Amino acid sequence: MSASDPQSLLKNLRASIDNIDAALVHMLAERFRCTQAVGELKATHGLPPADPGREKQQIERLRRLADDAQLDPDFAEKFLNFIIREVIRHHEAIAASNGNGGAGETRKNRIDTETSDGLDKGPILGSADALPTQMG
Ligand SMILES: C=C(O[C@@H]1C=C(C(=O)O)C=C[C@H]1O)C(=O)O
Repeated sequence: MSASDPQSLLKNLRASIDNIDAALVHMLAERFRCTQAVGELKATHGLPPADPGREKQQIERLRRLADDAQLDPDFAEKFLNFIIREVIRHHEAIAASNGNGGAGETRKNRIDTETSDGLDKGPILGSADALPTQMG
C-alpha cells in the first residue's frame, strides 16, 4: 500500500481531523473555564447573565475572521451563538444558586444603579423567568 492510495489518504486525513477535534475540545474547555469565572463575577456583583452589546461585537468580529479564513460567516455566527446560549444558561444557574433570582436578593446583590441625577435606573439583573434546568 502506497501513501497515495485512497485508504492511506483517508487514514491520514482522519488523523488530522482527530487532532483538530481534540484541539477544539481543549479550547472549548478553556473558554468555558473563563466564562464560568465571568459568571461568578457577574453573580457576585449583581450583573445580568447576558450582555447583548458584547455579543454583537463578538459576532461582527467573528464574521470578519471567518470571511478572511474562507469559512462561511453564517456558520461562524451560528456556532458562536450556540456556545453563548450555553454560557448564558450557566450564568443564570450561577446567579440562581447565589440567590440572585428573587426580588430581595436582587436588591441586595446588584451593583449601584443610581445615576448622577439621583434617579435609580432600577435592578439590572436579568429576569428569573428563564431559570436553567442544569448546570455545566
Ligand atoms: C462571557 C460573558 O457573558 C455572556 C457570554 C458571552 C460569551 O460566551 O462570549 C458573551 C457575552 C455575554 O452574553 C461576558 O459578558 O463576557
